[in-house]
Amino acid sequence: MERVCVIGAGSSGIAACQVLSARGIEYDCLELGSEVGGNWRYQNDNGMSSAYRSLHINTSRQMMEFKSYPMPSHLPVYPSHFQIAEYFDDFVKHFGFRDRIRFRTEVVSVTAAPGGYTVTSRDRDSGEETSRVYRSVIVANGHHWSPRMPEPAFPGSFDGEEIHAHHYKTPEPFADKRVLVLGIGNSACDIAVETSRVSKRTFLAMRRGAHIMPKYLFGMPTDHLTTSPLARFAPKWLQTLSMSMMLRLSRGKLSDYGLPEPSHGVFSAHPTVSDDLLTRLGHGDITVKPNVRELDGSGVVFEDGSREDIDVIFYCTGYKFDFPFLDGAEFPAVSSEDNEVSLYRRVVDPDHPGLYFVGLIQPLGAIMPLAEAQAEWIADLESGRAALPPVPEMKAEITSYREGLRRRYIASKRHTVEVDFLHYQRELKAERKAGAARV
Ligand SMILES: NC(=O)C1=CN([C@@H]2O[C@H](COP(=O)(O)OP(=O)(O)OC[C@H]3O[C@@H](n4cnc5c(N)ncnc54)[C@H](OP(=O)(O)O)[C@@H]3O)[C@@H](O)[C@H]2O)C=CC1
Repeated sequence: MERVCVIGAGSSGIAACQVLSARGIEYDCLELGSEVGGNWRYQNDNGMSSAYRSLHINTSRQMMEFKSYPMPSHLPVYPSHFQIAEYFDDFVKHFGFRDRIRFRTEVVSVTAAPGGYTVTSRDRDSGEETSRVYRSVIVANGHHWSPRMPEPAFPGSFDGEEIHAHHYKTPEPFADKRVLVLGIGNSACDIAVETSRVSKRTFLAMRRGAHIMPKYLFGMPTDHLTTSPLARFAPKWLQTLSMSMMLRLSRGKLSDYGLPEPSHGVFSAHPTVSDDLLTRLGHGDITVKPNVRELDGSGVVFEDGSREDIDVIFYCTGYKFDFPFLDGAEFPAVSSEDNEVSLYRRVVDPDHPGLYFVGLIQPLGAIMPLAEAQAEWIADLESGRAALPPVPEMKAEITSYREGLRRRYIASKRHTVEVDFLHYQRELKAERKAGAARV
């Protein structure tokens, strides 16, 4: 019973496997699909990838690469999902732990057991169930795969097709259709841009405005600016002011493109990154609408009272955090319907020693190197190099993190696990140091 179980072999799961391997900690990794890569494996046969055919990451290669294995320099600054999946394959091959991953294995339950956790899994091919007790469990099953539809549902009924962004793959099936895309996150912008090239009309409806960030500013990948020395040392208000000014200088006012001006600051919402949206709006190929008021048979009525005939609605309304193998009553820390999470430093469930979550964060930046840093801390804890603070202290940290979120971000189910890339890296480093001093 000295092993750790890693659930999922997506980007966070393989980051954890690599660190455990390097630190000599025995583990098994269980993966539902036939390949590594999770969300970044297009048409992943685990059914959990939300990648569409044209997807490119919206953080730069230098921001997303694992620190232990830089991305090859021949890759573009913003690689495609094909290139990212290949990079993950190479990562696993390079560190030689593919044989530690049990593919096509579904975790059906994790329950507390004396000294650890019983993990029950099912072989997808034989249907055979196996239970094994592990000392610790690292959950890395991703948080962008379980579709969240509008809540409450819009009144009325709709005769056309309703599709969540998770299921969108290519624009061709929507040629000559009247398409409505709902939301103003990254999925909504990408899907509206794509469908607008083939559709009869594309409408983009949103309940609030968003700051649209370009992929490049002044010839530099935008996230190189957000990790620049200014971002490292300047207070948040100064970063906000300078980014707002740079956006204003480079692309003018959003209302000039027909978008609502956001009423929140530029770092008060998860960034929406799109180079194409403003151009498509300028071409008149996307029409902006306010939120949906009601579904109306062959069309939709919007909050401004206008009505449009619509054939297809894309709900780009985000994702639910979903751990189908954890019973909500036993693990309330991650079982809120509203994506609220109660984890010490976004990783540790204070009430369940040895239960960790990797990659359950939404950075201004990329998850991968942060998942790697989280795994290093977990490895410290597992190898006895570091210890956790007392439970009340962990709970106080969770409360203060939540208060910080409430102060900074607009209230939305998409803003419950936000972290600043640099700040969170520093936080984990400090925690590892403090943890070592507690031993
Ligand atoms: N190229 C890339 O790297 C891509 C990355 N992503 C990432 O995937 C994650 C998920 O993105 P995405 O799928 O866009 O989801 P998000 O959760 O980021 O965005 C959801 C959008 O839907 C809106 N919304 C939710 N409920 C309603 C409702 N009832 N009525 C109207 N609007 C509603 C939200 O508004 P509100 O803010 O008001 O809640 C928000 O605009 C993000 O981390 C994103 O960055 C996604 C696509 C591409």
